Amino acid sequence: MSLVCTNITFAYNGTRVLHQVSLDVPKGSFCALLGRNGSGKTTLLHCLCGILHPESEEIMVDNNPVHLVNGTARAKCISLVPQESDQIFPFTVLDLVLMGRNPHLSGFAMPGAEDEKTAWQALELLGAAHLAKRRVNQISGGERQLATVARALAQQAPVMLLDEPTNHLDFHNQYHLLYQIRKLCRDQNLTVLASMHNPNAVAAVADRVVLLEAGHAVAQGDAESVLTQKQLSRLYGMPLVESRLTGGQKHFMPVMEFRR
Ligand SMILES: Nc1ncnc2c1ncn2[C@@H]1O[C@H](COP(=O)(O)OP(=O)(O)OP(=O)(O)O)[C@@H](O)[C@H]1O
Repeated sequence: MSLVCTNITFAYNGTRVLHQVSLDVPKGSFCALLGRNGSGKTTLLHCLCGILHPESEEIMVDNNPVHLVNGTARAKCISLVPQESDQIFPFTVLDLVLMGRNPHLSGFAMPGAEDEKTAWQALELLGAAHLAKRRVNQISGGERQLATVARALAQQAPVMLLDEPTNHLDFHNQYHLLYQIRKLCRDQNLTVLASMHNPNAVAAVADRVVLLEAGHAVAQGDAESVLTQKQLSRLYGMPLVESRLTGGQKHFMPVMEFRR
């Protein structure tokens, strides 16, 4: 399902941090959201999934107005991987991932065998099944990140929002996670909007890119045309060089003199 939002405006205590942000993520595409610290990426993702309530908004998932619904109905359409783990109780990893199934359970029903199967599949996809019986307060930051992503996968919403999903992950797991998510876009039409900080990882996986500058969406479109030396140098306020790797993928490096 596609994700389209129009004119999202949001203020914290009267200070506007999002200014009429509109974006369009086609069904089955991986869209990266890039911007400097404090540019409004998390705020935008929280507006889209209903944690925050903008002054004005129109959010459509496959032409359905999800800004008019909250709670379970919204969670069936949109999942979120938060920037930091939001879990403070010592659940097992499997219990945490099973929480992703809550929107699909009626009343006080407990997860059943099918829910367990879905949770295990999510963990296996991320190479994290070995963590299932461990407690979330007794595993590493990266392991907890994998569990949090698995919970969102188990939610099986057609649109997934990820807030810096590679936080805490080692080099292998960063790319394994991103490639698995991109594969879900291709194979299962998952629609993804992910805030990311590394333009080279974005170049490796994203179909589309949105650049956010001080709460304004200043550029968006297909990754090839938006990810350019000129745009990124302006966004990050530093000189960059752009090159191509053997496979044709773009690669960016800062031009900086570091003191040794
Ligand atoms: N709870 C809050 N109350 C007041 N201001 C906030 C709050 N949360 C964020 N802000 C401010 O809103 C702006 C956008 O913050 P946001 O967290 O959305 O940025 P971000 O792009 O996700 O940043 P980062 O890359 O550092 O995670 C910033 O100026 C930030 O200081």
